[in-house]
Amino acid sequence: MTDDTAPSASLPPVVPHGSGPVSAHPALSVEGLSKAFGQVLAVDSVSFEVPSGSFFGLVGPNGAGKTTLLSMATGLLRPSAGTALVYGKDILREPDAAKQLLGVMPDGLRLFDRLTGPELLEFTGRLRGLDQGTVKERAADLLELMDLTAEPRKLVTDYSAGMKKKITLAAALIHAPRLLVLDEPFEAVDPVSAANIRDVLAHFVAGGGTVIVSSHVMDLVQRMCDHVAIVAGGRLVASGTVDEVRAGQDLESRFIELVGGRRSGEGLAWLEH
Ligand SMILES: Nc1ncnc2c1ncn2[C@@H]1O[C@H](COP(=O)(O)OP(=O)(O)OP(=O)(O)O)[C@@H](O)[C@H]1O
Repeated sequence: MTDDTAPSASLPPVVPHGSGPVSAHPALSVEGLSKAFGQVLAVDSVSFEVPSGSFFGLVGPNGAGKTTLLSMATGLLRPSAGTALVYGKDILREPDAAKQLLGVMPDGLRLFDRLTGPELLEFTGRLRGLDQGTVKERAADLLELMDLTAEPRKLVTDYSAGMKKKITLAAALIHAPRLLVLDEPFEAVDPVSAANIRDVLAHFVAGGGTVIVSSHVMDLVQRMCDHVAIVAGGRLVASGTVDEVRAGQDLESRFIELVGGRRSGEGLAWLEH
């Protein structure tokens, strides 16, 4: 991890639930995970482990199966085959225990968006079983951190795309989960908010939590993450520490080498003037 992702001293205490001795289990263990949509095999027998305490990047081209994989790993989508364990708890067989340890920011936001930001956080916190005082305190910290305090009466449905991203991340953090799974957390987020989010994630990992992010931004993954998995065409192409996977190259070059798909040539003749 580099200096620009180091935890900032002024962050609120969003530390993981149950942090303490490192768990004997990986934060996430997926085994033979597959998903077919009709004839399309979106995820094809993928197995990997996310070590407890790691900052893990999941990368792959458009349509590679990242969202499908993360949806199955977090219990949002039933796999065609395979298992996903969160700190040893099977997401399908022990969903309550697994989901208590899990905070998720899914792709394709499904929010209770007729609530204001503070109401949404309060609602989420109460659903997670937190008492009123704790919810209010954490909601205030999170709204401040995400720079969402200016319009407290605005409904989430009227938020911009980046604001929706940030309130969803705040909702995923409010119960101080131990594993945070974020699908494209920086998409549509302004640079200052992105830097704040990077800080809070680094702080979360430093406090004993584990973060999984999917992203298309290789430079960000290389700077921010210590482990990475590459998927393409529904299959796992590589996984390990960032240094192992990039094998002496920058991650973007290695990604293109492993995944392919670069078009040679001079472009579209009809676009020339
Ligand atoms: N509900 C669905 N029904 C049918 N096909 C689906 C469904 N969801 C995903 N797919 C297909 O599964 C494949 C993987 O999609 P997925 O959204 O998981 O990819 P991704 O890696 O997250 O892509 P992107 O980077 O573009 O977000 C694609 O071929 C997609 O069209």
